[in-house]
Formats: sequence, C-alpha cells, structure tokens
Amino acid sequence: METLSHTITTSASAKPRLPRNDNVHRRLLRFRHGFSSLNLGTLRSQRSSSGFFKVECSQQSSKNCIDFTDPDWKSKFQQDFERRFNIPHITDTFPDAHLFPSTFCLRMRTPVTEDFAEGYPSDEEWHGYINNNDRVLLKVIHYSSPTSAGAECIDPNCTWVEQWVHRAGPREKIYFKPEEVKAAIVTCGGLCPGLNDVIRQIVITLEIYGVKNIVGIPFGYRGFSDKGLAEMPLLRKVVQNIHLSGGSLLGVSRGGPSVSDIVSSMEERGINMLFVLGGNGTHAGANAIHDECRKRKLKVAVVGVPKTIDNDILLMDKTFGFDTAVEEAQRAINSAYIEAHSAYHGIGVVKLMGRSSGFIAMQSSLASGQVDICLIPEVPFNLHGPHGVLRHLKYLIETKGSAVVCVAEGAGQNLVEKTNATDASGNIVLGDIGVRIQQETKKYFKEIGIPADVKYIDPTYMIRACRANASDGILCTVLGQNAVHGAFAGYSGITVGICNTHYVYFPIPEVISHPREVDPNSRMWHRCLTSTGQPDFI
Ligand SMILES: Nc1ncnc2c1ncn2[C@@H]1O[C@H](COP(=O)(O)OP(=O)(O)O)[C@@H](O)[C@H]1O
Ligand SMILES: O=P(O)(O)OC[C@H]1O[C@](O)(COP(=O)(O)O)[C@@H](O)[C@@H]1O
Ligand SMILES: [Mg+2]
Repeated sequence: METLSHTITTSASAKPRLPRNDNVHRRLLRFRHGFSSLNLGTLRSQRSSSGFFKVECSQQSSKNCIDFTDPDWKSKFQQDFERRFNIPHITDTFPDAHLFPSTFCLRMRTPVTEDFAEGYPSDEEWHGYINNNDRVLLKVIHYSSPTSAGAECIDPNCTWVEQWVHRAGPREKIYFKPEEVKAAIVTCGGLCPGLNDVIRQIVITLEIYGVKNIVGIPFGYRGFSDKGLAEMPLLRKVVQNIHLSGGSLLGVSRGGPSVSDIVSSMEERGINMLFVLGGNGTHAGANAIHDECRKRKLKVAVVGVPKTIDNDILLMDKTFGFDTAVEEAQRAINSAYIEAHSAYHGIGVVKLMGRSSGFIAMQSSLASGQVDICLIPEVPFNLHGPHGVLRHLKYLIETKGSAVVCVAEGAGQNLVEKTNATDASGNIVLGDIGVRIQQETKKYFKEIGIPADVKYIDPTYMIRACRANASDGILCTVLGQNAVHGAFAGYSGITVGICNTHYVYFPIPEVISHPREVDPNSRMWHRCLTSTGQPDFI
C-alpha cells in the first residue's frame, strides 16, 4: 500500500499511559499535537526509534492525506476542502433542471388563501437573498503554534489555512414550483428539546413559499413502511402551538425499514422534499436516501436538521436542544448538591446523557459550579487506587464535608460489565456507570470506616422531554427556515448548522464521519477542570 509519511518535529518524550485502542490513541495524538479532527481519522502514528512521532497517511484508505513536504500542499488542501464541502445540487443529476424566481416573498402575507393563477408575487428588488457564492469561515482562530491550548492544526507548523463553507438562506432562484411540491417531515432517534419548534418552522416557511401539500411521517423512518401509520397533514394552524410542549408531534423511533424501501415509499407517495430531523444515525439514513434518489433519477431534495441532545455532530457551534438540556441538567446537579450538602458526609452522583461525548456533563458542570468531579467518555479514569476517583472523594469528604459527581453515561465503560446488546438502530447499549459509581462509593467508604451518605440521581429522560428554552427556540427557528430555503434552492444531501454564529449548509458526510467529542486539550475542558478543581484520575 502506497503511503505518504513525515516526522513530526515535536518530541514525544512522555510515554503514553493509556491503553492503545484506536479511540484512545486518536485522543492521545490530538492531546499531544493538537491536530484538527479533520485529519485525525486519517493519521496513523508510531513512536519511532528517534523518539519522535512518525505520522503516516495511507493514500488508499484516506481522502485527507497531505504531503507537507510538497510546497503546494496548502492550495491542494484548500481545493480538496472545497470539493469535500461542495453541497450536492439537483443540477448534478439534472443539468437542465428549470429554475424559477423565488416565491419566498415577505410582502406576501396570506399565501395559503391566495389563488396563484396570476403567478406568485415576487420580490426581485429585495436584497434579502443569499448569493450562492457567499461563504462562512469554518475556523476563526489563527493558532501560532501547535502547542497553543486547544490548537487545531492541519500541518505540524499550524499554518493558517482558510476553510470556507456555504452560507445558508433563501436564494433568488428556486428549483421547485411550490404547487408541485409534496414535502414530508420525519423525526428519528431519541427525543430532544426543540423538535416541535423545527417542525413548526419548516411548515410555516414552506407555506410562505406557497407549498400546500405538507405531511408528517409518524414515528421516524418506521412511518414509511408501517401500513398502520398514516401520514399526518400539516398546516400552519396544526403546528401553531406545538412548540409550547416538548417531544415530537410526529413521534420518534429507532430502527425501521431499509433505505430502498423508504425511497420506494417516497415515490409511491409523491414526496419530492424530505426534511429529516435526527442525529448521526438519522443523517446517515438521510444521506443514503439522497444517494438512492439520485440513483433512481428522482428530483428530490433531502435536507437534514441535526438533532442531538449529546451535541455530537461535527463542525457546528452546537445542535438545538443542547442548551436546554444543560439548563435542565443544572437543576438535577443543584438537587444533588443540596442533598449532599445537607447530609452528614453527603455524596451526590448525577448521571447525564452522552453516549460517546461528554458535552452535557462538561457544560452543566461548568454552569452549575457545584460539581467536584466531572467524568466524561473522552477522558479515562480509575475508580480505585491512589489517584482514583474514590480516593479523591475521601479527600473531599475530609476537607469539604460533601461532594458532587457528574458523570456522562458513556464514561468509564471499561469499568462496567459489557452486554454486547444493541438497540434497534444498532447503537451499543451502555453499562450503567452511574449505578457502578454509586455502589463502589458506598463499598469504599464502608471499607475505610468513614460514613458516607450517597444519593444517586438519573434525570436523563426528564432532560430530554422538556420544551426548548429561548435560545434553542431561536436556533430551531433559523435552522427550520434554512432547511426549507436549502431544499427550494435545489440542494440535497445537505444539513443545516450554526458555525461561528452564522448559519451554513454542510454536505451530510462531513458532519457525521465520527461523533464529535470533547477535546481533552480544549480550553473548555480546561475551564471545567479549573472550576471543579479535580485532579487526573489515572
Ligand atoms: N448507517 C445508517 N444508515 C441508514 N439508516 C441509519 C443508519 N444508522 C441509523 N439509521 C437509522 O436512523 C434512525 C435513527 O438512528 P439512531 O442512531 O437511533 O438515532 P440518531 O439519529 O439520533 O443518532 C433509525 O431509524 C436508524 O435505523
Ligand atoms: O433510551 P433511548 O431512547 O435509546 O435514548 C438514550 C440515548 O439518547 C441519547 O440522549 C441521544 O441519542 P440519539 O442522538 O441517538 O437520539 C443518548 O445520549 C442516549 O444514550
Ligand atoms: Mg445517534
């Protein structure tokens, strides 16, 4: 196999202390050298005899390999980046597709009751459209050194490389006639605050374009195949107040039919715009649906809106529902704190969601200011031993009289029994680290003869089921509107996101190549450690 290789000139003097499984190894690399996650998946490292990390990059197995000895590597990287972040368009398959002046017109106030026999009102003089060539900068910090905290670098010298992504919003020309559109909305995976806000905004915006045929697919992808589940007609008046409660008007599910069956069902129903609200799995499905539509030469726009309470989608500032989840999680932490603080030698343990990413645990620990120990999947820890969590709890009880532990559900999976079970979507069913910590803490304090009153709180489903807060409400509104603008503009296989406070379109594969994780070398994790005052637990 052909390989490109170079040696990173930063000395790796300390021996890695962590087990060398792939994930940990990747984290270790990032920790040492601050490489951007963009390239991590493509680098393989070995400790060379010279004591330096030698990084190799396989041309066959990877699309991102860069030979930094090539004087043109930067422009080649940028060209490759532009290609990767190009957003698929209907004209890729239908070069002669007709385009029309946009019917998205804010002068038009009563689209549903209008008869458009005379044509749609348009507003071509209006300077409210986005030019297709508008771009947003993906990374905004110029790190001058790879050793700068949280540095995300492309090359060993951390050269500044501009990376531009596509700006979201309404276009002046559209590729669908509203009267020929049948739009469908589907919500998949687990619940997340804000699903109803996004559904509502998609319907409202579609109506402003003049679409009259809008349906909801019940209970996720399953609704495409289950004959007993009828599609739900959606109108502004149906969705007007749905954002006032949590959950999803349409229902959610995991698992479901094959992509081919979903597309056949879409063909039968005449759906030519599909809005898919979901996380990594749902987006993998959406992208496969987009590919299948292209294969079958169907003029269909498939647009995703990332929904994940775990905030584990790449490249975005955050996903909707995450802020709300943090706010709710804070309440649980506060209860744990009150319980612990009011008990003699009280220890509160709170388990929060986060299958492979500890964002909720980290942010709510930061927000509450009441957490002494925050444990996340990205940072390995020991429970026992001189540097373990339990020894630190003893210290906290002796010095403070109480302690609060916040643990993400995916943390410390090496410390719990594996079941090998998966859910209907193929996600691994995790062992309960919260219960494990509770049990081990009780046992430990009993053994050392110090009384401890351990209270365990698992608020996970309460956090997921609540309605979006104000900031998530706004995010959902903008994402929902931009999803519709993207579909009318003829894009498909894309998803919407917020990037450095601006709204953008991404090609789906780029945001789901792996789950986004907390970078243990990021300023945010360092801030969390500063706030909790916890040591390393290894
Ligand atoms: N790789 C995949 N290809 C196609 N569909 C997928 C894929 N992974 C998951 N799905 C489907 O996406 C839906 C949601 O996936 P799941 O992992 O449960 O939630 P989330 O989208 O929130 O990650 C399920 O119906 C599942 O069958
Ligand atoms: O009990 P369920 O529905 O499987 O949900 C649990 C999962 O939901 C999540 O909150 C989010 O997962 P999804 O993004 O796949 O919906 C995970 O953190 C958690 O493991
Ligand atoms: Mg998922």
